[in-house]
Amino acid sequence: MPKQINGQKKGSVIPNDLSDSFEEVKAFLSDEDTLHLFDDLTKVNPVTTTTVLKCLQARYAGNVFYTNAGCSLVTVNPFQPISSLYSPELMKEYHAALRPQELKPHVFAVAEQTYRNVQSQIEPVNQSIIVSGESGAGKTWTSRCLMKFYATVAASTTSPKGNEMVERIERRVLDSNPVMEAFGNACTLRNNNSSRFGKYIQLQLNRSQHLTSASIQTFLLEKTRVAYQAPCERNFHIFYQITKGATKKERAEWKLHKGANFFWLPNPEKDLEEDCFGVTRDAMFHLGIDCSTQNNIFKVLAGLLHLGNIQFSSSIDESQPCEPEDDAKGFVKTTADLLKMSAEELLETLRIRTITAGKQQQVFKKPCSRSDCETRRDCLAKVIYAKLFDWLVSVINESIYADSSTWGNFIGLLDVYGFESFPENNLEQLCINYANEKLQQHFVAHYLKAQQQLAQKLTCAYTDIKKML
Ligand SMILES: Nc1ncnc2c1ncn2[C@@H]1O[C@H](COP(=O)(O)OP(=O)(O)OP(=O)(O)O)[C@@H](O)[C@H]1O
Repeated sequence: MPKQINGQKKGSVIPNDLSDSFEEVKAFLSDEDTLHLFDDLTKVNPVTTTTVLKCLQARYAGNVFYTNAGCSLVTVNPFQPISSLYSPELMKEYHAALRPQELKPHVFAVAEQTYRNVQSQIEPVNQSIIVSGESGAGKTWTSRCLMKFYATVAASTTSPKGNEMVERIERRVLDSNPVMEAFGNACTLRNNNSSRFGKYIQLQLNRSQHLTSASIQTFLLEKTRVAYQAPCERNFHIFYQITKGATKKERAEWKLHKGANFFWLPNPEKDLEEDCFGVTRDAMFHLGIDCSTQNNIFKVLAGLLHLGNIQFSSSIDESQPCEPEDDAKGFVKTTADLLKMSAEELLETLRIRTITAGKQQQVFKKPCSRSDCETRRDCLAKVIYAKLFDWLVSVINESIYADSSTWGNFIGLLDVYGFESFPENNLEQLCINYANEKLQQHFVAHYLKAQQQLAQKLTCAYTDIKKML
C-alpha cells in the first residue's frame, strides 16, 4: 500500500481541478489589501472556506462586521458596543434609501428590504427573517435590532390617535424582550446572556404597513436548567434577580434571607448586567402584569429555590416513604407555604407513586426510593417553571394581540436558539441541533442550489457573450 500523508497518497498526482483551485486560492489570497473590499461573498472567487473566512477576517480587522452572501447577511460578532452602528440616524438612512441593498451590508438593509418586499406586492406576501448561528454569535442582539427597526419605521405618522396605538404596541413588543430574557436566558460558558429557548415573533402590519399587533411563539425551553446547571453555568437570570434585587420586605415574604444557600442557584457571586430586577419588573408592569401578580410569580420562583434544597435520606424499610434529611425539613415547610400547598401534600407528591392497575382500576400507593424522590422533585420544579413560562408568553401575547381583521400581513423573525455540542447533550440540545441541521439542509437544498444554478447560468451567458465579441 502506498503511504498516505494527510490523506494524500504519496507520489500520487493531484487531480487537475484540485491543483487549479489551489492555485486560484493562492492567487486570490495574494492580494491581501483587497480582501476587505468583498462586501458580497458570492463575488469571492473561488468560493472556499479559506477564501471566505479570510475575507471576513480582513473585514473584521477593519471594523466591518456585516457582509452579504447573496440575499443572506453574514454577521461577525464585534463583542463590543458600537453605538454608531445602530444609531437612529443610520436606521433612517437605510429606511429612506432609494435602494437600501446598495448601501453597505447591514442588518438594517435586510430589515428594510424585507419591509419593502411586503409592501411591493400587489397581493401582500408575508416575509420571514431567520436569525441563525451558534451560541454567542449574536442572534438575540440581531433580533432586538430588527424589532427596534420595525418599531421605529412601521410607526404610524398620520393620526395622533394612531400614533398612540402604535407606541403602545411598539413599547409592549420591545418590553417583551427583557421579560422573556429574564425567564428564558441564562449565563453559560459561551454566553453570559444565552437564550435557552427558541422564539418566533410575528410583527403584524395593516394595509398602510403600520405595526398594529404582534404575536410570540416559543419552543424548546431548556427547563432542565431549573434543576441542573452544568459546572460554571447558572440558572435562569430571574432567580438571581429576585435574590439580589428584592427589597427587605420582599425578602422576608419570599424567605430569601441574605446569605442563604440554594443548590439550584450556583455562581451567584457573578455580577452580570442581566441581573437587574428593576428592568424586568418595569417591563412586566408595562405588559399589564400588576404588582400583586408579580409578587405571586416571584413567590413561586422562591418556592422552587427552596424545593431544590429538599434532600431525602434512604428509607431502611422499603415499605415506608423516605424522610427528608433533618436540615431539609424547614425547606419542606417553606416550599409548601410559598407554593400555597400543605407540607403533607408536597411530601406525598415527592415520595409516593400512585399506580392504577387491573380490570378494576385499583389504585396502589408505593413509596419511592430516595433517587426517585429526587427525580420527582426535579420534575415538579421543571413542570412548574415551564407552565409559568408558557403563562408569561400567553400574557405577553394578550397584551400585543389585535383581531386578525386589523392586520393584513406580517414580518416573521425566527430566532433559533444557538447550537452547542457537549460530550453529553440533553434532550433540548439534541432537538435544537437537529432543528438547526434541518434548517441548514433546507437552506442548502432550496436557496444555495438555486443561487448556484443562477450563477452557473450567468457564467455561461458571460462566456457566450465573450465568445461572440
Ligand atoms: N452586533 C453586536 N454589537 C455588539 N455586541 C454584540 C453584537 N452582537 C452580539 N454582541 C455581544 O455578544 C453577546 C452574545 O450575543 P447574543 O446573546 O445575541 O448571542 P446569541 O447568538 O443569541 O447566543 P445564544 O444562542 O447563546 O442565545 C451579547 O451579549 C453582546 O455582548
